[in-house]
Amino acid sequence: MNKIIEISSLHYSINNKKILDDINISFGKGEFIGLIGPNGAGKTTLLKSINGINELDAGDIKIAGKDIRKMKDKELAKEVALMNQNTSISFAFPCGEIVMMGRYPYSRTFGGFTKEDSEIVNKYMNFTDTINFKDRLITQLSGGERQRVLFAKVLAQETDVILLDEPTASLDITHEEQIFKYSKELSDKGKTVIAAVHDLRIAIKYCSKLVLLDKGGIVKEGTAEEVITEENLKTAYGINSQVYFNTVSNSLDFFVR
Ligand SMILES: Nc1ncnc2c1ncn2[C@@H]1O[C@H](COP(=O)(O)OP(=O)(O)OP(=O)(O)O)[C@@H](O)[C@H]1O
Repeated sequence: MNKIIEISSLHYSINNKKILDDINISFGKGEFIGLIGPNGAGKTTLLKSINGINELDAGDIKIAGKDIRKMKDKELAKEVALMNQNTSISFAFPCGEIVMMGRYPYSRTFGGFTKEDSEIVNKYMNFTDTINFKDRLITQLSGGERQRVLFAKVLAQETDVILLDEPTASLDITHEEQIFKYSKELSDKGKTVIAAVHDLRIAIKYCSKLVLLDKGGIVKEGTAEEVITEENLKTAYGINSQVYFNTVSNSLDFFVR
């Protein structure tokens, strides 16, 4: 595996409460990883840590062999983009400007943005079906429309690592499938996508690898078959389930008893 993210002995706490506890994991180029686990498991915290937002208690995170603490903000932002879970935006910017913010790591101090930046913004706004919102204020969009604009912003950052925190939480089924399908296409082209996902079926369908977190630790990482087991679902979610092969969807499936 050609590793792009290496996390070793990561510990992170807030007010002496352990939030991430001794995380050791690597992610390869071209993987589409689904981070799963119950509320409060540490999915968002892990994504923020990879994006350099959290100051770690111990351990380190390397992206393409470089310790993220030694990277300048713009340098890290050319490698990693994060789409936040929180879509409640209070600043009233036009959507085109929001997506252009994804080009910030490439801007020059006095030069601002180029024609190429504008073309990239249009490309991803067309793709996410948000081009018609370009001049509208983001505060005037629905939750799902906003989420698509924020996805366009992350894509416009054109990084090798893309972190998505519950990217489809407010999306209708068409746009949900579109975001996962496109994320898979990006990973097929060599990008590494890590998405925190609650919908286990969509994670099973699209992700090449799953990481099950619980109480700040990794319960299991591997293929859907390795991770989605009755025992693991009981450990992490406390549910009694039956895992089976669904011959209609042609994939692993489960139901809660
Ligand atoms: N600023 C904070 N102050 C105190 N505790 C926090 C803070 N941010 C997160 N936590 C705690 O850290 C733990 C992990 O939170 P995190 O948001 O990473 O979980 P998650 O797996 O993303 O959950 P969800 O599925 O509900 O989004 C939770 O117990 C949460 O309450």
